[in-house]
Amino acid sequence: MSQKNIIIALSKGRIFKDTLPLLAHVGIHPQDDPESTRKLILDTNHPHIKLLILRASDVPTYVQYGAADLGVAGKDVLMEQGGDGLFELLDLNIACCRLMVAGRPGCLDKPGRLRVATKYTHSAECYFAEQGRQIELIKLYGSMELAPLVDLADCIVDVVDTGNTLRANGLEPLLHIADISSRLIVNRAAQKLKHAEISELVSSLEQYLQGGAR
Ligand SMILES: Nc1ncnc2c1ncn2[C@@H]1O[C@H](COP(=O)(O)OP(=O)(O)OP(=O)(O)O)[C@@H](O)[C@H]1O
Ligand SMILES: O=P(O)(O)OC[C@H]1O[C@H](OP(=O)(O)OP(=O)(O)O)[C@H](O)[C@@H]1O
Repeated sequence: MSQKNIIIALSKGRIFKDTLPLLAHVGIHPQDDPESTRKLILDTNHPHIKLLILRASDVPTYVQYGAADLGVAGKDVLMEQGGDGLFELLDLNIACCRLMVAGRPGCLDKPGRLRVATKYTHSAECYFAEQGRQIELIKLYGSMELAPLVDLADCIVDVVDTGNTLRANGLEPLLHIADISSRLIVNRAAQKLKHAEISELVSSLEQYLQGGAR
């Protein structure tokens, strides 16, 4: 790998955990674990490659503004934020889940405006507009499953994986909006100026993903 600096933005938790084997395959090993350090810039075994540890929803912003060259972001986050000036280089097939409408059985049958609680307000608005259904949006930042239980909303839009969180709260997945996985994203400037380094990284990751080595 050549020596131009490469900065990769990603979030701690499931995305970091699932990205580690991919990075290891291309010979990148972080020097710290974000779960045990307060550092937000992690060194790797390559002096010219650093990792930025961010909130998942901030990853596209850092890449968009060029503060990071590459990023790993959920498709849910990219759909929500529009991703202007960003390119999806690879579907990493990690942190897989579905963006869904969920609620108590029958909650969608009520006439008139549906009250929809979600952090995915843009995606929810687009989805219900396509369905021709009028909604009132209630913006939340987490624990969406609580909203129907205390009559704050009729239903929610959130990501669902096992369905355990919905089940534990007496809710059901009702409508499928999109399949979600994490994507490797790049900005236009990095794509141009660091083309050789990024292409090398992408083809190595591609080989790994196609080989189904995980
Ligand atoms: N239960 C899940 N199973 C699998 N993938 C998930 C699950 N929940 C979220 N994801 C995916 O992983 C990404 C990161 O999720 P994570 O929980 O780390 O951040 P977050 O809490 O959603 O974001 P933020 O901290 O910015 O609010 C999401 O954007 C989504 O693509
Ligand atoms: O279908 P399941 O497997 O139960 O997963 C779905 C849950 O996962 C996500 O929350 P997460 O665990 O990321 O918590 P957070 O939103 O508070 O970060 C999402 O917001 C759901 O609550």
